[in-house]
Amino acid sequence: MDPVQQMELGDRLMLHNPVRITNTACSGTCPQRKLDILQQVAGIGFWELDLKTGHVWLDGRLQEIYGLSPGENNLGIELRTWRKYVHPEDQPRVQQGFWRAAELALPWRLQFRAIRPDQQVRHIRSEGRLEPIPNDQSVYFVGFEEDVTDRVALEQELERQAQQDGLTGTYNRRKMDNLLHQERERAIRYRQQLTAMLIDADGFKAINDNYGHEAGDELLHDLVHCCFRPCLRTIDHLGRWGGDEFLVILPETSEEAAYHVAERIRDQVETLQPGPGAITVSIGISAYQPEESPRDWLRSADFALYEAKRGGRNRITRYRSPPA
Ligand SMILES: Nc1nc2c(ncn2[C@@H]2O[C@H](COP(=O)(O)OP(=O)(O)OP(=O)(O)O)[C@@H](O)[C@H]2O)c(=O)[nH]1
Repeated sequence: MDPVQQMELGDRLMLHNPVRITNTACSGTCPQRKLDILQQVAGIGFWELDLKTGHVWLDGRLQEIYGLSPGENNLGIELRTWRKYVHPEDQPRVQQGFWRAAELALPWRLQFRAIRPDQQVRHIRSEGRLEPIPNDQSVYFVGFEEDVTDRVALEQELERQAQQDGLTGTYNRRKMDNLLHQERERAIRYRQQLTAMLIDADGFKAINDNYGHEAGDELLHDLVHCCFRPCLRTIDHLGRWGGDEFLVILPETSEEAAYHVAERIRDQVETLQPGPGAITVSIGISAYQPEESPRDWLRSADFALYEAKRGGRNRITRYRSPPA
């Protein structure tokens, strides 16, 4: 665009723009207008808290984010009324963060969930700082807030995908590896029993060879959703360890209790009919032993699985350490 065209475009836009800026102290757009534009484009709203009276003011954008009707907060609300909008699980963190920032005159920076009057939960990023007003006895906390609900949802979805096996929807190997470490730490700390189970489909290669890879995929999916999941509690972790092998971590579970779960799974798999053939699974069980590393613990489960295969398949074997 040449300079003449640019000026013409500028003139045309000015004719359509009802806000004509005449402040001679400004070059082009005045600071207030720039601020308004910034606020609209970024979707942020401003708040102000009078620390002396405990009154909070939310601007129009924030009233919208909090689901208040327009003008509802024009006169300000009590700090404790605002707190009612904060999700109960986030309240201790918000309260602690707030008093810390106020007492130590630190910048306030926090993300929390707000529950709107219509019960919608919004994720809010809030930032602010103390702002003494000259010639005024009050001290204000002033800041802005942004509705980051969509961003949080996207991050959660990406995280879910990063830890999931695409075919079966179970956790992937990396996530299970983390869980092995986490659950081991927890079991040690709270002196709880913990058991791992490796489940491997028997003769799965033949299923692929005879009925095709797609049928094999479908079978893996059905094993998970029709046989494994229904036999597990919500606190158990199920993941695809590789190929046709699955790992289950059973927190707060003895070897004996895990054996019963394995029996239910094995029975359930026998009822599944993939095409004209039948499928079975072999299962190796290993109870976590104090001082054992996650690697050794899993190696024991793998050894038990190997024994189950060697013993003729379609069976469950518990790990027994070799006599010293
Ligand atoms: N359809 C399908 N097949 C897979 C997938 N991942 C691995 N496999 C196949 O699973 C089969 C596993 O074969 P093996 O390890 O020999 O095990 P098996 O035939 O079940 O034999 P046993 O375990 O000894 O009873 C291989 O043919 C792999 O190609 C997958 O995502 N989809």
